Amino acid sequence: MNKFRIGFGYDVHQLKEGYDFWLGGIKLEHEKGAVGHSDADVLIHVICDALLGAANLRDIGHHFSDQDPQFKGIDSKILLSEVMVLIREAGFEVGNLDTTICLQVPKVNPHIPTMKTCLAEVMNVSENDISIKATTTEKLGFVGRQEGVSAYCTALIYSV
Ligand SMILES: Nc1ccn([C@@H]2O[C@H](COP(=O)(O)O)[C@@H](O)[C@H]2O)c(=O)n1
Ligand SMILES: C[C@@]1(CO)OP(=O)(O)OP(=O)(O)OC[C@H]1O
Repeated sequence: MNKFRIGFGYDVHQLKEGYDFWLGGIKLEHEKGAVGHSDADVLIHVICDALLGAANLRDIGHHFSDQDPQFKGIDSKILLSEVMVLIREAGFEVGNLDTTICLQVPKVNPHIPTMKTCLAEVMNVSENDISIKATTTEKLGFVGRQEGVSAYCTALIYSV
């Protein structure tokens, strides 16, 4: 019988002028970008954390330390593909992901189909198993002040 496990991920990155804005594996055109040790793709980071959590394999920073120069500026799609190797080595396959991006501006809805295509390819799963949603925080808090972007992810994995 398949064993089902769930995981959850949460992450925040600061938004600043002069940085690229990578989100869901694609680069958005915006006056601000996300700050991090890697390319700071908050959506990919929460997907990694939810998958690792589901498999009880610690978190993204445990595997790819933000103190390690080899990960400076790294494309988070590479980290996600390595997380998929860990998940599959542990004997699991992805059931589905449900994510929420918290971002005041810009609107991400027009980009969601492209993000899903990109992430499905990196993870080698069906686009139908990746849900991406977005919300503003109605101008409240650090997201509302456009100082940062956060994201949440729940993941279902099953033993194969
Ligand atoms: N960065 C964002 C934020 C929201 N959306 C979409 O707009 C809808 C309304 O936003 P609320 O904060 O009022 O819930 C939301 O449901 C998303 O569909 C977006 O595309 N990009
Ligand atoms: C992605 C990693 C890579 O060093 O760095 P950051 O881009 O700083 O991202 P964060 O989610 O703060 O930490 C996790 C790290 O693994």
